[in-house]
Amino acid sequence: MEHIGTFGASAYRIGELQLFRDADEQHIAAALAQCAIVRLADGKRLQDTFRARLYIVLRGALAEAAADGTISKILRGESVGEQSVLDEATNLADITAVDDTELLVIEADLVWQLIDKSNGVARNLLRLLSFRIRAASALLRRRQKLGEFYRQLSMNDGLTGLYNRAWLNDMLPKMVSTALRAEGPLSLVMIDLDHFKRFNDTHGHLAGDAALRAAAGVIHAALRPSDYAVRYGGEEMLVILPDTSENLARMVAERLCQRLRKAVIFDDMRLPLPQLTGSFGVACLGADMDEMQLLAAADSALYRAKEAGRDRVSL
Ligand SMILES: Nc1nc2c(ncn2[C@@H]2O[C@H](COP(=O)(O)OP(=O)(O)OP(=O)(O)O)[C@@H](O)[C@H]2O)c(=O)[nH]1
Repeated sequence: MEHIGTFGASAYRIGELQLFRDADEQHIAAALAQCAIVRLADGKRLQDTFRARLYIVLRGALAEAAADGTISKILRGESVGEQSVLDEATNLADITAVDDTELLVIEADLVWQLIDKSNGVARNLLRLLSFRIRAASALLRRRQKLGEFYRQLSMNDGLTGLYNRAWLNDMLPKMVSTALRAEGPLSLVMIDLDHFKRFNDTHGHLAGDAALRAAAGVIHAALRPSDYAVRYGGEEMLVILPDTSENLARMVAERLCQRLRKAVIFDDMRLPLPQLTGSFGVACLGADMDEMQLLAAADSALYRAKEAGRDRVSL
């Protein structure tokens, strides 16, 4: 950063600087006369941002990269460093010239004197800070929404919208230990669509996808809000029924089985596709089981339902 003169000796005008707009120009020009003007070559970093100072861009532009990676551009007439001056904290942003840039440097003491003496400067500064707060809040809201979106994406299956395996791996062990601690029941229903390979082969993979989506919708719609539906594998789904005994879980599974059998599946709103059925295996958590054993028990029950002829529930 090269010192190239003072503001008083330069051709720059007060009126061009955002912070001093409509303020008492004569008084401010006198106060700024001895302030340094420095030159920062294109691509060079502003090195002394740890000092509480205000920089105003007289020529060129700066790019300010915040700690989280967001970059804002500071154009001619705009300033950077107001917040550091006000709270005397280090400016953690990484500031770089994006052109050959000239900056007016105003030390913190002088900024405070200008605020004390000029209502116009105080008003402009308040406006600037209010604008920055609004921009920061908007960014925060956008980020929260994006975070929520990615959180959903990481927990839900893209095709069916049901919870995915990653969610199951995280949640099932917790549910199992809660149930074991409370000595309460916890049941699983493992579901596998019947002859789904044939369905795909006959109607095509896209129709198969539509059928899977429809089946997931039927299952999901038939559950209580406290139950969970997971896409366990290709055409396999799993329903978790907290606080539900084996007998009750069997009744839930019977209801799901019936609803699936009666569901009408459209591919692209054309003719309805042939009906789909599923096989259902029910298992309830035993006192000496962990989540893997519970899943294995539901899987064995499902195998029995397939063996017994499909489109049915087995324990
Ligand atoms: N369209 C579609 N098909 C899938 C998807 N995931 C798995 N499948 C298909 O599901 C079929 C499963 O076939 P199998 O495991 O042989 O079982 P099945 O034909 O359903 O027979 P049973 O389970 O014994 O009644 C395979 O053809 C897979 O390609 C998917 O996301 N979309």
